[in-house]
Amino acid sequence: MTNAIELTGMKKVFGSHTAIKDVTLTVKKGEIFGLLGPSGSGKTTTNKILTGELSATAGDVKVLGMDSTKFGSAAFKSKIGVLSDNSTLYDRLTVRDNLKLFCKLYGAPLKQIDVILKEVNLQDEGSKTVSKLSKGMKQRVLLAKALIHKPDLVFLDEPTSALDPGNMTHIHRGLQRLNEAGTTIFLTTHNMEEATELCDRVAFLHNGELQEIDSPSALRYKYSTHAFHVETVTGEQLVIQNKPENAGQINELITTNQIKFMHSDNPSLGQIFLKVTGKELV
Ligand SMILES: Nc1ncnc2c1ncn2[C@@H]1O[C@H](COP(=O)(O)OP(=O)(O)OP(=O)(O)O)[C@@H](O)[C@H]1O
Repeated sequence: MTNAIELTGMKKVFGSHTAIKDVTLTVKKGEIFGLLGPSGSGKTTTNKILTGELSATAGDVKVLGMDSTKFGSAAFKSKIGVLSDNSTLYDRLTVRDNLKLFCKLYGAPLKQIDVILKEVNLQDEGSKTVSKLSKGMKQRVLLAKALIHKPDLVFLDEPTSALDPGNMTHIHRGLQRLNEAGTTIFLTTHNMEEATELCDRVAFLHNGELQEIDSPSALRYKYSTHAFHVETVTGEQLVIQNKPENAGQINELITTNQIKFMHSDNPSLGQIFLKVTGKELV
């Protein structure tokens, strides 16, 4: 099995509202895959279908080679980790006691607790009661809970939304290490910088439909105008296409010291999303 997730024609209807229209998607084992979309686009619904919390109205859904009838099984649950808006902790217990319970639930060794607390930058907070933690700390305990049993595939719904920049960077490094060790990561986010930095491939979800699927770099290249933007020392603004016939003009600007600033057109994923869907990614 080389694919972690295989979706064919996945659809989800809530009453008269179709939240997911017709999603066909493959996530390879070992990928960090980002599902990007604004609020209400269907990210959480997709996550819930893939983790067995909701069932699809139509289509084929396969996760780790199992179809959705197996999503309630212990075998499935032991192989996936989930951080979602429904993830909870025992507020009156300490961080460590919470993680002990999840170790028991998943049959993970207790020595994993110290390893995972370090990964989420909570090595000094293990004896704190969860109710006394900040929002960002709670989010990191939830992440530790999702990862404690070393799952093959983790679903992370907005994993860093409550984190300060320092902890966000720490978690990003941790997720990259986890991925290098073989874990597939399915990330839903509307944080474009996060997606650009972490994801091997991203998909744009808009009104329950996928619009683009590719690597951040390929998408940025596809939607680039392939031009250099130059501001000269005299304040002139030039736009020069990246073409062999313009090499002489660029060379002349460089050799005569006329360039104050020069950058290539390199659209962000947020700008591309706006171009593709006409909607801001917020
Ligand atoms: N249980 C439900 N009953 C009815 N409608 C729902 C239900 N869950 C989600 N929806 C609708 O489905 C659409 C997609 O919602 P979803 O929560 O998947 O979006 P999202 O992309 O995760 O948004 P956000 O970033 O705000 O969490 C929305 O229009 C939402 O109102």
